[in-house]
Amino acid sequence: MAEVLTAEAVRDELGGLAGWSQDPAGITRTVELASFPEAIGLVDRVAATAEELDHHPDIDIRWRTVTFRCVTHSAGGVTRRDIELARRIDEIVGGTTR
Ligand SMILES: C[C@H](O)[C@H](O)[C@H]1CNC2=NC(N)=NC(=O)C2=N1
Repeated sequence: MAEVLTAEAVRDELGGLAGWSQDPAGITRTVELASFPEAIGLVDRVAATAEELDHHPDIDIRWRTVTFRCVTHSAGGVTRRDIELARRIDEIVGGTTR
């Protein structure tokens, strides 16, 4: 589970994860909400899921724009846990973007 995926394997997974991009630091998705409180609400829902999965995204909040980065810190790269977390974030984001 903690095995680091190759860039190619991540790219294949990203084919099914529209909106995500890959760089050496992980996979990232940026979403813009309608307001700052909505951005915080999204982060709060993602936080609950991260606790459930015991796997946590790096999160950057700038007014109503939120960037999630998924990388397994202990493994030093992207693992299946990050792909799963990204899918869950997509479910939560759903239609909440601006
Ligand atoms: C003990 C616990 O499982 C670890 O500290 C987890 C918590 N959440 C984590 N999240 C992420 N993204 N990477 C980790 O290595 C990590 N480690």
